[in-house]
Amino acid sequence: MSAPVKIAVSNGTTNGATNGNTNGALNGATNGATQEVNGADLKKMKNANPPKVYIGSPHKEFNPSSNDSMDGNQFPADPLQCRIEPYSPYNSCTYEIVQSVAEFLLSRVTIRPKIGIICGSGMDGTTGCLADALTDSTSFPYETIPYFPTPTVPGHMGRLVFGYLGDVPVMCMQGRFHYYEGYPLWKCAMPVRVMKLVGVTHLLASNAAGGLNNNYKVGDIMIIKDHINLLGFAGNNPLMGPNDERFGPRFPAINRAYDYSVRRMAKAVASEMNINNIVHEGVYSVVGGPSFETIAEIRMLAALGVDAVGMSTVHEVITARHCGMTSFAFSLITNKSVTDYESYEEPNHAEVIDMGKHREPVLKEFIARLVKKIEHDRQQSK
Ligand SMILES: O=P(O)(O)O[C@@H]1C[C@H](O)[C@@H](CO)O1
Ligand code: HPA
Repeated sequence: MSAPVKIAVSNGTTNGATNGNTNGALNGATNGATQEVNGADLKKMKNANPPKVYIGSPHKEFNPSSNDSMDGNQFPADPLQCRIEPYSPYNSCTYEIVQSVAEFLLSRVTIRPKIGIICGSGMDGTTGCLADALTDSTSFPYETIPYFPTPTVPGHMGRLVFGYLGDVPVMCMQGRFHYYEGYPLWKCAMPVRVMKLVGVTHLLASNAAGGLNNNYKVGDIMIIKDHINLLGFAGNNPLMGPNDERFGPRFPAINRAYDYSVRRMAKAVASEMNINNIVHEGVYSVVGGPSFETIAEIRMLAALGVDAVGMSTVHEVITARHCGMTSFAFSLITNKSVTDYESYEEPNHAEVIDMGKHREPVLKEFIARLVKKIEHDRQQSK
């Protein structure tokens, strides 16, 4: 690994790009900062060239070299120069940095979403994915966003899309960050804090998962009602390190992580769509990955009451709850967890992606209807 290089980043002063939609969080000047960037990583990120696909209509892709910012907040011309030191186990992404990223985005889109969506493996791919359904959309490839991590997993597109799902404004992460990619959990979850400071109040996350519950079939949907944070048991949590109270308290409660009323709405959506037979509610457990689980591990998880196992979401939901966002998540059961020593079956990423693509139309409708209900509920409770 090459030695980290220090890059001085002067963010200058912001100039009113934000509005009252941001819980009053985005109203100050941002500080200059010196960040450490790993040279080898930078090179890799520069070489990453995400495939261009058509999304929504009309659609605009942010181009950092063009002059299309509305306020011109002061970042170096090359967004890759704004990266956070990659491997610190403790959060080195300050409130001010998150604030400056939110301002960067808000000054380049007119849309003010209250709902943020994270697409899981296979659900954020190249065609027919949820982001495709967004209209009046603007996308930001992750490597064009200052301080953003960049994804390394096949099946994860790697861009942030703002647009309308039906007539509801949303922002959508097409591709997420996993611990096994080498990112600390706080960094995997950093985009959730960006959503918060953009003004998002509701997080809706999806993931691909292995099914342990014998009643689940491949292709089923599991509304997550609770999680077992195995990484947390091992002393790893996205909130480790110094706590900034502007995000939330040192010791946040997490027992109501998966909002009861949104779960009820999701079940109502399943009834409307006549898919109750494939929709369940259960407990998700996160493992570190990238290796899938052994049979003994799966048996242990089943004994603990786990219905589905995956490698994401929990760090995002903890981060969202910490900063007061309402959160909801569901798993697409992409494979059955193997529990039998005689079995020749092996889970693999290709089947995970294929099942995500296969279920895309149903999931798209499920999410669109749920988003509409959340927005309606939000308007009613104003
Ligand atoms: O991002 P998610 O949790 O949907 O992705 C799952 C976990 C691994 O990234 C991958 C394994 O196939 O799918
Ligand atoms: N285990 C862990 N993560 C997963 C699985 C699995 O079986 N399937 C999809 N993501």
